[in-house]
Amino acid sequence: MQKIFDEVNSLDKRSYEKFFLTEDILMEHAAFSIYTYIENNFKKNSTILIICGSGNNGADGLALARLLYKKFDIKIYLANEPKSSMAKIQYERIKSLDITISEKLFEADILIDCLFGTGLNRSLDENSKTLISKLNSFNSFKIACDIPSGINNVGQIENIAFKADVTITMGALKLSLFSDVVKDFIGDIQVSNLGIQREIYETQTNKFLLELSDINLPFRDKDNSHKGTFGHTNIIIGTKTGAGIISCDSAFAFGCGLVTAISKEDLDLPYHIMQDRKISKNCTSIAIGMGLGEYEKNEIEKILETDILKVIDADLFYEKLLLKYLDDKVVLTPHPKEFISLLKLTNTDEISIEELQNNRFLYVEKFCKKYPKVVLLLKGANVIIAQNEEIFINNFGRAVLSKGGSGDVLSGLIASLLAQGYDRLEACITASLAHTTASNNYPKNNYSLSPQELIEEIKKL
Ligand SMILES: NC(=O)C1=CN([C@@H]2O[C@H](COP(=O)(O)OP(=O)(O)OC[C@H]3O[C@@H](n4cnc5c(N)ncnc54)[C@H](O)[C@@H]3O)[C@@H](O)[C@H]2O)[C@@H](O)CC1
Ligand SMILES: Nc1ncnc2c1ncn2[C@@H]1O[C@H](COP(=O)(O)OP(=O)(O)O)[C@@H](O)[C@H]1O
Ligand SMILES: [K+]
Repeated sequence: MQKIFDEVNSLDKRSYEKFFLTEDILMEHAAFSIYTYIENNFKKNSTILIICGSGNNGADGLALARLLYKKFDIKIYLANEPKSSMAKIQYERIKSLDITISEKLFEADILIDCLFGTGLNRSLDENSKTLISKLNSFNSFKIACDIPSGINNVGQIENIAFKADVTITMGALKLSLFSDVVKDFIGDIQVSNLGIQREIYETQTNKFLLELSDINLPFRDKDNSHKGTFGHTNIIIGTKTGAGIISCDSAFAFGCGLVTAISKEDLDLPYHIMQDRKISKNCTSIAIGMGLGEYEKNEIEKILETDILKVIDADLFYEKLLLKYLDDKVVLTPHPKEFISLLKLTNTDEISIEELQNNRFLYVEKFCKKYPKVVLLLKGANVIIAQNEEIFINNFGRAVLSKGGSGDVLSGLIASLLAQGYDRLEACITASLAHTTASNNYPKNNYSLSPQELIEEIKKL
C-alpha cells in the first residue's frame, strides 16, 4: 500500500528544515518529473501548451517550459501574471529564452494544467471557469500538475475542474485525489520525487491507498484438511431472497468450506448451498441484512447477539436495534444512502447524500471515532475501509460494478474470509480488492456484468 496525506505543506517544510532542500530544489524536481513523463511518452516536437497561474503551481509550469524548450514545440499561456516569489524567479529564468507566450488557448497535442495547485483557497472566478471549460473541450492529452485545477484541498469540485488524463502529483499522495467526486477528473496518478526518495520525504500517516499486491487470496496451505477446516458461513436470507442467494454463491466461490442459507422458507438453492432454519452449531461467520425486508425483530436480535463475526449490510442500517451491536464482532458495509441512515441512527449527524459524498472521509472519521471497534466499509466509486483512526482506500473500482447485486457479492466475499479466520480488516481489504479486480477482468464491456459473471471472474483470480 502507499501512504496518503491530508496535506503536504508540512512535508515540504520538513524537507527544507531537515534536509536543507530549498523550495527551488523541490520545484526543479517537480518540473523535471513532468518533463521526464513527457519525454518518455511523446514524440519530439509535439506541440505543448502550458497554462500557468500566478502561484507556485504556475511556477512549476514555467520551470517545465524551460526544460522542454527546444526539444518540444512549447507555448505558455499566462492566465495571470506571476505573483509568488518562485513564479517571478521562474519567469526571469525563461525571459532570455525564445519561448512564445500565447495570447490564446489552442488545441495542442499536450495541455499542461499549472493554473492552481494546492493553493486553491476560494471559488473559481468566471475567467478561470471559462478557461477550464475551454481546455476540457480540447481533444489534447491533458496533464495536471500536482492536482487538476478546480479541485480543492479536501477533494471537492465547486463548479468545474480540469479533466486530466494523468495527474503528476508532487512528493506524496494527497487525500483530495481520492474523493468519489474527483474520480473522473484525475486520470492516472503518478507521484513525483522532490529531490529525495519518497519514503524519506514521507512521514507517518494513518491513511493508505491499497495496491493490487495487498490482496491475500485464501489459498490453502495444508492438504490434511476437511470442509470444516475452512469455516462455515451462514447467510441470512430475507424476503428478497435473491440478494442472500448471491451472497451464498460468492461466499462459496471464495473458499469457505461450508455455506448455509438461513431461511424460514424452502428455497430453490444451488446444490452446494445448504439450508437451515437456525444458525449452524459450527458457524464461524454470519452475513445479514441483504434483501432482509420484513423480519421478526427478536429473531434478528438473537442472531446479532451471538459471539460470531458478522457482516452487516443493507436493510439493517435502517434498524435502531443495530445500535447495541456496534462492537468488535461486526463489519458494516453500507452504501452512501445506508451510511447516512446509520449516521442518523447513531446521532452522529443528519446529512444529505450530497453532503456525505463531498466529505466522505470526514464522516467516516467521525463515525469511527465514535465506534472505534467497528470495521466500516463505505461503498462507492472509491471504497473506504476504516477502523478507529486508520483508513484504507480501494480506488480500482469502475462503473462496471454499478449494478444491483454487486454489493451482495461483496458481503459474501467478506463473510467467506471471516469464516476462514481472516481478521475483519484483512477480510475487507482482500474481499474489496478481489471484487474490483474481478470486475475489471470481465472481458465483454463495462455495462453488462451480472453478479453471476462477477463470481465467475472471482473464481479465476
Ligand atoms: N511548496 C513547495 O515546496 C512546492 C510546491 N509546488 C507547487 O506549488 C503549488 C502550490 O503553490 P501555491 O501555494 O503558490 O498555490 P497555487 O499556485 O496553487 O495557487 C495560489 C495562487 O492562486 C490564487 N488563488 C487561489 N484560489 C484562487 C481562485 N479560486 N481564483 C483565483 N486565484 C486563486 C492565490 O491567491 C495564489 O496567488 C503546488 O500545488 C505545487 O504545484 C511544487 O513546486 C513542489 C514544491
Ligand atoms: N462507479 C463505481 N466505481 C467503483 N465501484 C462501484 C461503482 N458503482 C458501484 N460500485 C461498487 O459496487 C458495489 C455496489 O453495492 P450496493 O450498492 O450495495 O449494491 P447491491 O445492494 O445492489 O448489491 C459496491 O461495492 C460499490 O463500491
Ligand atoms: K494544476
